[in-house]
Amino acid sequence: MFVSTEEEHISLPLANGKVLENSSPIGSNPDSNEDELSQENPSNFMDVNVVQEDEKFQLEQRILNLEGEIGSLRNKERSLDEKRREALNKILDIKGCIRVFSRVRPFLPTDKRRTHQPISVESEKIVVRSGGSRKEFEFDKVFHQEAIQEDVFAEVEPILRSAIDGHNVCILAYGQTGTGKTYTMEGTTESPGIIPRVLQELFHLSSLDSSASFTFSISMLEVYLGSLRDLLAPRPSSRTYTAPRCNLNIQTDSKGSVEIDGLTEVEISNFTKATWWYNKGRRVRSTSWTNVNETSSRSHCLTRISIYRYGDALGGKAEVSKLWMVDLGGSERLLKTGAIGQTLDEGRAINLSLSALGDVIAALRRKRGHVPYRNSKLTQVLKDSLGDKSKVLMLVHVSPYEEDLGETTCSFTFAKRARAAECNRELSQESKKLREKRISELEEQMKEAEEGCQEIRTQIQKAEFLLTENKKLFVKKYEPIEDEETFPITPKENIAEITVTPRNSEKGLKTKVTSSVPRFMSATVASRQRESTAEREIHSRPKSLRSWARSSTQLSGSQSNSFSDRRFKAQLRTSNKRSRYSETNTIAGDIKCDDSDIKPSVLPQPQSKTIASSDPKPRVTLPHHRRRMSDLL
Ligand SMILES: Nc1ncnc2c1ncn2[C@@H]1O[C@H](COP(=O)(O)OP(=O)(O)OP(=O)(O)O)[C@@H](O)[C@H]1O
Repeated sequence: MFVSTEEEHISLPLANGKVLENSSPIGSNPDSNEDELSQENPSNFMDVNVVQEDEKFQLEQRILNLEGEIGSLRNKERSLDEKRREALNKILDIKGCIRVFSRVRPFLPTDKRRTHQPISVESEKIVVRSGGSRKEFEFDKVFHQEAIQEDVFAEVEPILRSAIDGHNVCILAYGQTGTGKTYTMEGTTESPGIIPRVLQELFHLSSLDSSASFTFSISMLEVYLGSLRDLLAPRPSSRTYTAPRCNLNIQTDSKGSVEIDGLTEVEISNFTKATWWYNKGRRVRSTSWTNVNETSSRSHCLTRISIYRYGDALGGKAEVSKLWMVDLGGSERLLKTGAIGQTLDEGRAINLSLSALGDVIAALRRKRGHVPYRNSKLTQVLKDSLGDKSKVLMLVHVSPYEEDLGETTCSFTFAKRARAAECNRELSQESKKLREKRISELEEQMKEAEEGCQEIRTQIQKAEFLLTENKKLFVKKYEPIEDEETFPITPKENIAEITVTPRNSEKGLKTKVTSSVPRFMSATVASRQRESTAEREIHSRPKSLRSWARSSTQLSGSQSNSFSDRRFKAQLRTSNKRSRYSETNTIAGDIKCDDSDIKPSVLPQPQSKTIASSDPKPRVTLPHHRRRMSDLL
């Protein structure tokens, strides 16, 4: 293991045969050697240059050792993370790729209806009593009326992790109008639902994963009267975002991946921006008044988070996964809602697509060769997130009232069909026990791997801190620069400015730098490879997504050029005052979004449009492992 800062010693051989021990921390008091040395009689030195060379060599060695140590710690972290992913995936496979939960809405204080409750919750079952008959419906999980939003999210979190790990995920809220679908998905300011929690957790979980870097983007669309409407599409002549009445085309590529032509995709770099865009889209959604709900959703509202995962193991390529969060339109019979005219048509369209969704799930259950995805836009859009290797979570919402019993039974019948989509669903008690045992074992493995990862991350942080300190010391002692006053660093001159260094000028500079810098500052073959694959990757991405990636790659290039640059050294000095690890927190920084802050630049593209937000103060949010100095050259 590496030695902590407090334990760092610099041993200097003296002419009188003694060895001068410097026991003070390298980073905290870099001048202490000089102080002690200056107290000795200079004539005692055999050769000052020899001593200095030796000291320099030792420092260089220490830096190289630390880099090696960090590299091997990262490998360990990667393999533990791989174990964690495998265990999680196995757990989700055992639990079932299509899981069905039920949530019973509480009685609302505003509701004047009778409160006789025909349904009761028993463990993972819901019992429906009506006119002397008793029916039982089993679910993977039941949320009773007192269940809070946190309880629901606790069940969503594992599949969110799975989405970050690279699987397509689909969370669907199903149920009659007014049973709480929107409440579960969106929630309120006091009790946020799944979507805001997912958005927050995305940034949190991805910041913990130092084996990869992530970018996220959001798209929102509505399936309205059988056509698709882009909820984030900007109107060219207006500052207000309203969905144009358009019908988007759905394309499926040779690998079965679904892409929606012209759908706006907005890169989201932090939680605040993500929420801002989500609220924009939400406001455009079609709602209307019905007998059952004052603001009844008249469409299916689909929120897609695209997760781009860049890992060293992926050779610079992005692994893309989709996370769909779907607030389905109300499933009620049309007479009950008192719908007429347009609202009646909307209700019919909702029911047709819900029925198509049921057919798709039923076909998946029977493992039929033909799955009727094409029968509705809803199932076409979700095609690659409902089938193989995807994780589906359906939350069936029901009302607690007796007069809604007919609708409740319909919803339960739909859920039963969906639940049976998993083979071996009806397991014997013995098999259930075995299943539970296996899940506990895997959960234990996952926990161990997570704890191991956490421990290694702490070690990496310490080693990186030590490495930075040693590098600063090296620069200070052996690459002295002019005073900071001569090259003042104003707050505007942040790292982002360095990233715009023109690539053309790099070659010459790079040659010069590599010939004069110490070994530890030279680019390794791997780091050069990483840089060039990242470059290739950027060119293969949609234009508007390039800006982020470009800045990360150029950071490598420009930092490498400028390591010997005086300004960069001064930058290093100023950065001394703050912890470099705090930079990761900026990912969820408090950036205020409004129309003027975010300037959508919709680029004409064959597939999806992407809006890259132009942050006036762009922040560099590179993961730590990308900032190793050897990588920067
Ligand atoms: N679990 C709950 N706890 C407290 N209030 C709830 C809960 N579920 C629903 N509500 C309240 O019930 C009302 C109707 O809920 P909501 O609008 O979410 O229904 P919905 O199923 O989305 O309806 P629609 O299909 O018409 O959009 C809202 O006022 C909501 O706040």
